[in-house]
Amino acid sequence: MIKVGIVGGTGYTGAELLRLLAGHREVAVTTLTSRKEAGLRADHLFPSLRGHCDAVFSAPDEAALAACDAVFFATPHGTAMQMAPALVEAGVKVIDLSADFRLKDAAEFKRWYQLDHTAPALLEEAVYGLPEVNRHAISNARVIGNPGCYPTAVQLGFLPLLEAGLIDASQLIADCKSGVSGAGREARVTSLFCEAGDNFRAYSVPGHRHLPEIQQGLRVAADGPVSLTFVPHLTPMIRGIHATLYARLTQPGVDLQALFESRYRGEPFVDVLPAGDHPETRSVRGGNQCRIAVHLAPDGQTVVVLSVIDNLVKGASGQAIQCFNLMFGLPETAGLDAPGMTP
Ligand SMILES: NC(=O)C1=CN([C@@H]2O[C@H](COP(=O)(O)OP(=O)(O)OC[C@H]3O[C@@H](n4cnc5c(N)ncnc54)[C@H](OP(=O)(O)O)[C@@H]3O)[C@@H](O)[C@H]2O)C=CC1
Ligand SMILES: CC(=O)N[C@@H](CCC(=O)OP(=O)(O)O)C(=O)O
Repeated sequence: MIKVGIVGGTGYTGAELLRLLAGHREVAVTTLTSRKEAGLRADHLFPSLRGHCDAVFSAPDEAALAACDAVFFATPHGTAMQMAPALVEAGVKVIDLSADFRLKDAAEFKRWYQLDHTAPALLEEAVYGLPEVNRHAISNARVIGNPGCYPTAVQLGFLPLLEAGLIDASQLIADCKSGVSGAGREARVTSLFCEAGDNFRAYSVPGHRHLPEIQQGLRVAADGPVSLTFVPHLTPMIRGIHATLYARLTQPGVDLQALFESRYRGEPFVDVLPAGDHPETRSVRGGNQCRIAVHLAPDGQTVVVLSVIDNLVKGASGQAIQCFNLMFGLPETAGLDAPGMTP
């Protein structure tokens, strides 16, 4: 069995790691941390785990984590970069669900996260954990910067068009909606039922911290500069991201459906829907799929891509396990076989 540690086991992505890893035959969760709930059984806090998980929360302890084969950080940004260097030194593979190892430029990290990066060497070494782009590098990595939720949905939607050089990369638009679990389990006013329920609003229009991360990935796909307008919205659902992406075609007569089907043929977790279809967030709820549809607007020039994921699965914990599987030479789908839920 592969010994796994999870730092931040009481949060939504930590709980989702526990749920998914309970169905992973090669894994034993040997260390599960919480500063606030040390001593409590995980299935007491999350009764859905009863009968599937014996883990007990303990305070973060470097020695216990260093005895693991892999450690997932399901913590706010700023934690993994402090603890990861010693773990990597001890031979532990690190998969960070926070933003600490996503942005390659430490100055850009400081600008968007207001923190000096404390592990710049590891940041340079870290691999961005989007398997549909970096599969080979992920397999050989010691540290993974697991992508953010919006960046996963947006990049997977734009990639085929940018890689093929078919759209104007200077005029990209991503109009995105997220469920409230995207904000985490920590109490905050905007996540309250009476604030988020029966309500719909945009936020962070002047600049969301996922903008530089998305642009970093899209620049690689386009092999040149890109300019993106990214507007996130909060919707009154618990899980799910719906990204509606707009771009101008630079040449006529492109078979968009064939392009997307060909780009994602063989990808276990990207499902290109039949022409004319519209993906629903509900169809990926609890599953690791990104479900995509591509349309041409009536003007014949504007491509509209619809991309949906579960923010806690393909947008976080599922993708992290997909990377883990690659890093340990396991089937990429291990522990991730379940389809989304209906309804
Ligand atoms: N929610 C989502 O949809 C997504 C989240 N992410 C990212 O994943 C990370 C986790 O998110 P999420 O699960 O939503 O967050 P939560 O707020 O739900 O959980 C955070 C967890 O981290 C622990 N924690 C907080 N501070 C520290 C610390 N200094 N040292 C050790 N543990 C700490 C908390 O437990 P305790 O305080 O008891 O120690 C808790 O278990 C974040 O970086 C988030 O941005 C990425 C993609 C999607
Ligand atoms: C609905 C909501 O609040 N979503 C969060 C996204 C959280 C996330 O994915 O955080 P990181 O990728 O930065 O780790 C937000 O907009 O901040």
